[in-house]
Amino acid sequence: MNGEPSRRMAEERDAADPLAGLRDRFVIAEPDLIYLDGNSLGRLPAATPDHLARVVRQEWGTDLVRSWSTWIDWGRRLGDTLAAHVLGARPGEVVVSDSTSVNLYKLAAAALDARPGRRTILVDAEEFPTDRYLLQGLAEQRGLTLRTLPSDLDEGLTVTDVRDALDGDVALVVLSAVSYRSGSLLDLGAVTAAAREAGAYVLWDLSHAAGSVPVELAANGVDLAVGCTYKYLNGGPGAPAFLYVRRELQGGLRQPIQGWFGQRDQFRMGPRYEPAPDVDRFLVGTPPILSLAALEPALAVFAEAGIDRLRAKGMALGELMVDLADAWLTPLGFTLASPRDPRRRGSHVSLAHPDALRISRALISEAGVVGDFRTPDRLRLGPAPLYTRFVDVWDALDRLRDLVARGVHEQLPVASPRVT
Ligand SMILES: Cc1ncc(COP(=O)(O)O)c(C=O)c1O
Ligand SMILES: Nc1c(O)cccc1C(=O)C[C@H](N)C(=O)O
Repeated sequence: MNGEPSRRMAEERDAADPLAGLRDRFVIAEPDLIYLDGNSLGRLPAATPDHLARVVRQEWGTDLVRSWSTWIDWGRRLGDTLAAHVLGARPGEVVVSDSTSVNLYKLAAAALDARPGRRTILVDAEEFPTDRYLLQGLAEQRGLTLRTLPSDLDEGLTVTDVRDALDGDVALVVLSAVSYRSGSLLDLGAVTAAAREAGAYVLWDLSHAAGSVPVELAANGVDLAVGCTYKYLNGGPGAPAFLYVRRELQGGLRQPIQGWFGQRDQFRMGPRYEPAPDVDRFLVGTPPILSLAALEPALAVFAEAGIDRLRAKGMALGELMVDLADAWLTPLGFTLASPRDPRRRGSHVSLAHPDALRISRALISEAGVVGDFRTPDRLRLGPAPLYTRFVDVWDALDRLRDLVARGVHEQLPVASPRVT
């Protein structure tokens, strides 16, 4: 853009923003705090406390065990909501259960079993740790090879990188649609098609994509996916994750954890495990009902917001951030550590700086701006489009430049990374 964006311009963008009213649906407990970590833990929806209180008092407190008649398939109902308004999947293809880590294990193991002659798993070398660790374990248990795809820390993988790594021995490829560190975005349709042509499954981790970019699982022919609900989906800390299995594959995949919630005719309590015919076979045991309850008001807002509008706003917020970083932060030693093209980025932006760890801490404690640090030297800023204003981005970068220009972070001790 020509010239640096003024605060006035940011105010005008907010005034014209069709999603601006949705900010009121969230608890903004500290109005002066600028929260740019919705990609790690989303804000609390204003409707959640009362909804939870009702479920606790009425459904648990009064109705007691009778409530299981509605609780029992809550994960399916929430899955259908996600499918319709967030993931672009068909009814009966998504279910909410367990954690992302556990769901990844279940679907990876199921996919490997379905490709018995093949001995290689591919994963992005820069993939989120839990994915890499789980695949290391699966490869060791089964005597398979885990091959890591070297990827650029800032730009992420390209479709060509993945295509070039595929061969007749690859059973499974595990990739994030949006990378947790750089925010780089992969083309789900193109990668899935390339892998299918090579006879491999792709299992997508949608943790940083769900609720921020349209993933259109049906239109993109995606086979398998998992993802968190506590980030852009605002389900709360430790909220249960989702898993997606394309309808046509469900009957042919067996997951490794044979619990009674995955059993056909669960309450007949038969002698042997027989998997449910549909997506229920990927469930395991009793769901955390209070955590599922928190997801209901959190997901309701997505039907109203529309994922395409969220994507458009997420791109615009990111572009404003990059423009301001170019103008103000480059002279202070920062470099952009995300793809520059907004179409190749999710909703967060990473900036590299040799002192990023101390800067991220000082930014929180001294400037009231919450982002986070990621190794090796990244300041990660995630303006979640549901509740972040353009002026928040402007003010956050203004506070950041002021803090670094004054060397405030240099007063902090040098320490090792820990949770934000
Ligand atoms: C890409 C990705 N996968 C998985 C997880 C976490 O999985 P879990 O909720 O099982 O800890 C995260 C964030 O914590 C993540 O960013
Ligand atoms: N899940 C988290 C947790 O249990 C503690 C601290 C942070 C998280 C996160 O979600 C981190 C996040 N997935 C990331 O992209 O780094």
